Amino acid sequence: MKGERISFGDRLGAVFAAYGHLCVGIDPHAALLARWGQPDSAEGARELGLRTVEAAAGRVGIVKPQIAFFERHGAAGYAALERVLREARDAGLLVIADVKRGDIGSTVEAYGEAWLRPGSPLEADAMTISAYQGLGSIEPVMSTADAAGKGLFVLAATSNPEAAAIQRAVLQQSSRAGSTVADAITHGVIGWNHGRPDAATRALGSIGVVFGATTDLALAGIDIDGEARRPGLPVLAPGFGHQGAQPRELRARFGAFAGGVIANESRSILEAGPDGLVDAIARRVDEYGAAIA
Ligand SMILES: O=c1ccn([C@@H]2O[C@H](COP(=O)(O)O)[C@@H](O)[C@H]2O)c(=O)[nH]1
Repeated sequence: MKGERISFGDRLGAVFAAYGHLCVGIDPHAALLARWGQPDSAEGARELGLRTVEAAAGRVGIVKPQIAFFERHGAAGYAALERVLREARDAGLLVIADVKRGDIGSTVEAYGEAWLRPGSPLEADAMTISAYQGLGSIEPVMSTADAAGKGLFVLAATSNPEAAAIQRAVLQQSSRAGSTVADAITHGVIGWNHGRPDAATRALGSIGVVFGATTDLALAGIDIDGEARRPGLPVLAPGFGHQGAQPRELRARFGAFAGGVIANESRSILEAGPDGLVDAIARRVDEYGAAIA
């Protein structure tokens, strides 16, 4: 239909079909910049970002810049990031801005404008977001993101071990009393995707969650053996590679959610340096292809 936007979920599905489930993280750590022969500066971060985009384009479908590693260089870091985001999107990559924002609703809307508004200097295809102030606080952004063909990934069961104490805590009140925080967030997102008027026609929703690949999802209260419902849930899964999870474990770790998993690796790929990057990416693409087949 004229003027109709393709949903983020549909775009993600197309990327999975064309390139598989690997997402290359763009995390210009100081140690990696040294390894790449780049200065620990905004220029170095930009060069690492641009070379990674070049190597990723046509080989994988998704990149995830970690905004903290650009932000630490101040305004120049943001200028470098704008360039990397633009080049990545121009190269046809789906870009997930790992910003982990969250606040009261009216402020969250401003974050949505910064990272997801078409034409914004920092425009990405999706962003990570925190629901610590309540899922209701991010609902306005869910709607504007979906309407603009953009996506969100809500932190649910993250890969860092310290998260367990909060994310596995059991709710005392609310419609999901007795559920863990991680499960309540996950079901809130699933429910939101199901509530879209065109939900039945979508293979994947536009709002997803973050599940760490190193996380025991059962201990986090999440049932990975449940029946997969339409639309499927996009799952951003960091924790593969450097943090220890292996591609061959993907199905066992994510069960019924496996079809929606975006497997992120940052350091384990970037460590190959500029000369080894293409080979490192190609090797991982094969490994995830075999894991998901
Ligand atoms: O639960 C989470 C959420 C986000 N991350 C981010 O993903 C990458 C992981 O980097 P690796 O080098 O592959 O370990 C990084 O940007 C994190 O901030 C996460 O690790 N866990």
